[in-house]
Amino acid sequence: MDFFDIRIIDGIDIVLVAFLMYYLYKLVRGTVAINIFVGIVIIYAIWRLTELLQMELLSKILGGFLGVGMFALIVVFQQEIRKFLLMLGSTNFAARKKMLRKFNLFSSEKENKTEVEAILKACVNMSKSQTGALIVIKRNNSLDFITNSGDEMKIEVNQPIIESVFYKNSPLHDGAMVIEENTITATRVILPVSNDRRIPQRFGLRHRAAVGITEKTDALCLVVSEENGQISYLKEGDFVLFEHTEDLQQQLTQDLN
Ligand SMILES: Nc1ncnc2c1ncn2[C@@H]1O[C@H](COP(=O)(O)OP(=O)(O)OP(=O)(O)O)[C@@H](O)[C@H]1O
Repeated sequence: MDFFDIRIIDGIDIVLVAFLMYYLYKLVRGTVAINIFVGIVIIYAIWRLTELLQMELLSKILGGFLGVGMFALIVVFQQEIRKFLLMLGSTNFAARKKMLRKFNLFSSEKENKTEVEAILKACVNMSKSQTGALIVIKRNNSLDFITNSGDEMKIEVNQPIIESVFYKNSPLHDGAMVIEENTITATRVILPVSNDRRIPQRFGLRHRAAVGITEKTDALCLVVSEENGQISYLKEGDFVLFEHTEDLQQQLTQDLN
């Protein structure tokens, strides 16, 4: 019986489809895209029904609508497709970079490790004084499209500088700070705000902006709440839970390597 004749390649096929579905789910969960998808499925079902019932006019209209469906899908899901390709590309790039590093092929290149400890010490102090802060740390994806919105600078990361930037009366305290390879490259940056409806109401624009940038790129984000001094760590559009600052330091260091 041909049906039960499953080859290894079929197994690989199924695993790859499962991966694809998982990534698609990760992209659309909590967004309006899932509602749009349900809408498309409903239109498709109605179209099939009108065909069955031979309702010619309606079935022609719906058929015509679904005929251009592919283009409509690209337009509607533009953000999700972009994120998916970005996710795919950066994962491979990160893996390649790690492998090259393993084989010491980057030895001539001076590595500029981000001083996680200095950043976190600044966050802890700002948390104690309830000073609001929003810090974006670049990984593989370029952040040029956001740094342009703020004031560009080039200062090596250090704790007092971070604290003084976010100091309430500082002219630079508004917006986000961007750190790229241990250098503060911009302040007062405006980030894209996420419209994910799963974000609890108590989180305002600062937290939504942190979700937004970590959704769109592979950057990492630290937020200090002005309201309650709480430090949040965000990665891939999600809040990463941690108990103590030491755990956060370990996690951040690991995510940066
Ligand atoms: N899109 C954005 N990009 C960068 N910074 C932003 C953005 N939106 C808001 N902020 C920063 O967040 C600050 C506070 O916003 P808001 O009070 O809405 O945030 P929040 O999430 O409630 O944070 P907090 O707990 O600190 O009050 C703003 O003054 C601004 O500096």
